[in-house]
This record gives sequence, structure tokens and C-alpha cells, in this order.
Amino acid sequence: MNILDKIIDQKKVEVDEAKKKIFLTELKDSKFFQRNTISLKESVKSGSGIISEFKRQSPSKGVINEKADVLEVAKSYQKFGASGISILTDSEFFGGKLEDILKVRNEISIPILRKDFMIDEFQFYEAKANGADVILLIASCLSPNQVQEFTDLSHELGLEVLLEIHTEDELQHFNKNIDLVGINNRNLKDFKVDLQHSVNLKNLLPKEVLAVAESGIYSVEDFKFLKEKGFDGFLMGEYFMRNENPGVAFEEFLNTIKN
Ligand SMILES: O=C(O)c1ccccc1NCC(=O)[C@H](O)[C@H](O)COP(=O)(O)O
Repeated sequence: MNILDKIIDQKKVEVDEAKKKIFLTELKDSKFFQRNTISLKESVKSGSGIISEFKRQSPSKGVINEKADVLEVAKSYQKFGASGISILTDSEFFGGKLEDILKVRNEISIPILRKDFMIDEFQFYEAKANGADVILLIASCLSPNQVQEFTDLSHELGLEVLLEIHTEDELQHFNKNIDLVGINNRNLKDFKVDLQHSVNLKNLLPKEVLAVAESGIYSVEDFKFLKEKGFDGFLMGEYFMRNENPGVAFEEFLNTIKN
């Protein structure tokens, strides 16, 4: 069993538990449920393109930063020019929680991606109720039909969709309603990072698709390489979160790429 299978098994248990704690009607009645969401697609097009991530730990790297405060980090990511913020809400494997989104929602005006393993409609209602603007669909965890259905539901709720792919086969999960396509540089089965693999895959996507390079961007050179190859967005977590002050690491990175 690979890590993704383990995460999905655990996620099924968690979603069942979550459904016992709060009813769908309560989520629909929550204060953020009716809010107008902010477009990540537009924000990526008009800004730095960097979606900075708040990530405490990961299966590939273990503990990355236990001390960082989500509100402080989110505010500084916004202040220094992030196009969006990705917040990992999985607790078991990433040490995150949905409340992290709730905590920052009223304090920042850039789009928030709920980064989790979406397998059940209930999670989309949770995402909206807690203040997210975008959700992630991971092709390797879903069928093309599920991607289509979840995309429709997301749009009904006003959420944008970032579809994550890693292999040529997963291009079959793409549909014209997807807002952004993320190409994961990291193979989630063995954690190997290969930027050229992502570039090859990107070249198979329709030209007009907004492409986000995800994971394993560890240097200015990595970033510049991917930008030169035509990526519009860049999802980066560990590089900033390793630092005691992730916001400052992000500011320094932006200053370097501008020069
Ligand atoms: O990061 C992992 O180890 C991981 C393992 C299994 C499933 C997902 C995983 N990561 C989620 C992400 O997509 C990354 O946090 C995100 O792309 C940022 O990556 P990085 O810049 O390498 O922190």
C-alpha cells in the first residue's frame, strides 16, 4: 500500500466522523457559506503566480515547522505578494486543520486553497463554510467522472478547481470546466521530484490552460526554469516553511527572482 492509498483510507474514516459532528444544513447556514469567493485564476494571471503554502509536516519530509503561526504567515505571504495561499487541512499526515482557514479568512484578501484529499461531497461544503476559495482535486485519487461531478459541485458553490495530475494517463481527468491544472513535480508514490517530467506533461495540455507547477521547487533556478517553460503558477511550501519565518523567506525569494 503506498502513502496515497493510506491517506485516502484514513480520509474516508475522517469524513465519516466529520459527518457525525456537523450536519450539511449547519454548514450551509454558516457565515461564510454565502460569501463571494476570490478567483485564484485571476490572481495568478495578474500577480507573482506564487501560491505559498502553509504546511507543518508532510509524509515525505516529516516535521517541517511546528511553531509557525498560520495567521502571521498568511498575512506576510499576502503582504509580500503571494497570488494565493494554500492551507493544508489534513491533520493525520500534514498536521493541518480546517480551522486554520477559518482563522485567516477575515484577515486576508487573497484566495485560499483548501489543500486536502477531496473524496466526498461533504468536504466541498466544509471548504466553502470555512472560507476557502479553491479546492484541489487529485487525479490519481479520483475517476474522471468524479472529477467532472466534483467540478460541477465546486462551481455551484462558487469554488474554483485546481486539478492535480502527474502522469500522461491522468490527462484523461481534464475537462474544459477545470479552472487551473497543477502538475505535481513530485511522484506521490515514491516522492521523486522531476521538473522536466512536468514540463513534458505541460506541453500536452491545451495552450490556454493555466498551468501550476507544484512541489519540489527548492531554488530560484528551479522557479526560473519552470517559468521559462511556460508555467503560470507555482505552488511552494517547504522552501518557505523550513524557515523560522516563512514570510521573510518568501519576501527574500521574491526579491531574488525580480533581480
Ligand atoms: O509533500 C508530501 O510529502 C506529500 C505526500 C503525499 C501527498 C501529498 C504531499 N504533498 C502535498 C503537496 O501537494 C505539497 O505540499 C505542495 O505541492 C507543496 O510542495 P513543497 O513545495 O514541496 O512543499
